Amino acid sequence: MSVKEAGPVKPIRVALLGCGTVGTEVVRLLTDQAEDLTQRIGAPVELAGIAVRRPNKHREVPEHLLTTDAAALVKSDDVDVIVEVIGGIDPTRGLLLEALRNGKSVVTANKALLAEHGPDLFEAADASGADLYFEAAVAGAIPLLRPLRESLAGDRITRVMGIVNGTTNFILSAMDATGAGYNETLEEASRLGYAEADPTADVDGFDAASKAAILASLAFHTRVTASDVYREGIRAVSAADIAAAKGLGRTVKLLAICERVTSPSGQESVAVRVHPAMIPRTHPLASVNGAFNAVFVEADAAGEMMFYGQGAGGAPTASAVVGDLVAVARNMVASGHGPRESAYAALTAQPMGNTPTRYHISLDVADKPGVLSQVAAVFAEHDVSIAAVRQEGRIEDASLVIVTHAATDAALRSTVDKIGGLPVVRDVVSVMRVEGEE
Ligand SMILES: NC(=O)C1=CN([C@@H]2O[C@H](COP(=O)(O)OP(=O)(O)OC[C@H]3O[C@@H](n4cnc5c(N)ncnc54)[C@H](O)[C@@H]3O)[C@@H](O)[C@H]2O)C=CC1
Ligand SMILES: N[C@@H](CC=O)C(=O)O
Ligand code: NA
Repeated sequence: MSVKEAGPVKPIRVALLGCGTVGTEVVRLLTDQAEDLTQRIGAPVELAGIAVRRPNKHREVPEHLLTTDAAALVKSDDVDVIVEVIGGIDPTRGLLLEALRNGKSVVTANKALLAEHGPDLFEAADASGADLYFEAAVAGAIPLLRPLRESLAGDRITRVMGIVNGTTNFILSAMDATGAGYNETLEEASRLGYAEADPTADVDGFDAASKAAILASLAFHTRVTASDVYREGIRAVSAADIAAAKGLGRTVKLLAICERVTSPSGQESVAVRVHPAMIPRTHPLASVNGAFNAVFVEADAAGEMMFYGQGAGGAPTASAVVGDLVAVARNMVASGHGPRESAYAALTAQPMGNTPTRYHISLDVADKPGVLSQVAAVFAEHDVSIAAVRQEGRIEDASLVIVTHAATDAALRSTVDKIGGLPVVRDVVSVMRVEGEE
């Protein structure tokens, strides 16, 4: 029996906060799919209002719903659910806390807010019994947070590693394909509309770090915030780094890596980091190009899984937002609740210096006897073991390419610093971490 045949059902009233790239597409999906959504939920979903900053801007949305007063929508008795697609910390933090404290469920795509203030939002939701859903906040359309939060809740996740920023992946893919430098490729990304007017959050790794914090929190049942995440962006990645990677059958990707680590004494902690890394061209993440995202998850019982798809863009992100809205609405119809925060494990965050990593180091050195042994001595002094060395002589100098075994990141950095100061080393051409191989 259809919902219509069953008689009138109380509609779910939704306030949309923000109507930019994602918000406009949320309105379109809610309008185009209204009939289907009603059937899937068991009640109609109605827009009660749309909060915008500039009401006079042209948008393909019902004008009579527009308001500049987001706070009034959040307070309104006529609103059941808040969908937030404004972004940033202010005023969203205050608006969402107020909504949750008053028992209104929230759907948000706001990774920056969740990574900074997730615990406050979860506490407010738990106290009032409201739902908090945020699938769009990491890897856009790709169903990733729900699998971590629900499907894999019976397993023990050990590692999450992936490409979670479309803008930087577009830039690195283009540098790899054309051999062009970072600055000219960023200009191309801006011209094509991938990079934002201020690309800082993307290219300096803040966006990926927020996503890594959210992924680690869910995977390891622990509160991980943006400040726990080690972060390096891609500004320093040079054409020489890309060429060095190619020469070794590798490519460079900005990776978000969340790991469960166990100390020799058996103490568990989490290590969460975002940085560029060389991965083998045969690795599945190496073929993720352009603005696409992909995330590898490893769990004890399930083994390895990869999630792949569109991590950005209005329509793909709106798909995840509306999917969450359906979940919230279904919970309301069934008088149930979505999953609460799960942070019982309370693992500590391991500093980057203690995290085991591997480095690729490419040096221009004087082509004379004894150079290799001087360089090797510095590695030995820092207890860093060398996995592979390649030396190519030239007329006046030579290039030396070294790939290490795993050592603590602090030991590797000290090694590189000391090697850079050796008189026989003319230039440290490229230093990059290596991932995705044993
Ligand atoms: N665009 C994308 O590909 C993705 C975006 N997200 C997240 O979705 C959220 C929205 O992103 P976009 O739509 O791309 O941003 P946008 O900048 O296109 O849209 C945000 C809108 O909110 C409006 N706004 C700002 N302050 C406001 C206020 N006080 N009241 C009402 N409206 C206000 C702005 O005028 C703008 O139109 C952000 O949290 C973003 O991180 C998540 C995944 C992908
Ligand atoms: N700027 C982000 C948008 C999605 O989160 C990206 O480039 O991935
Ligand atoms: Na997602």
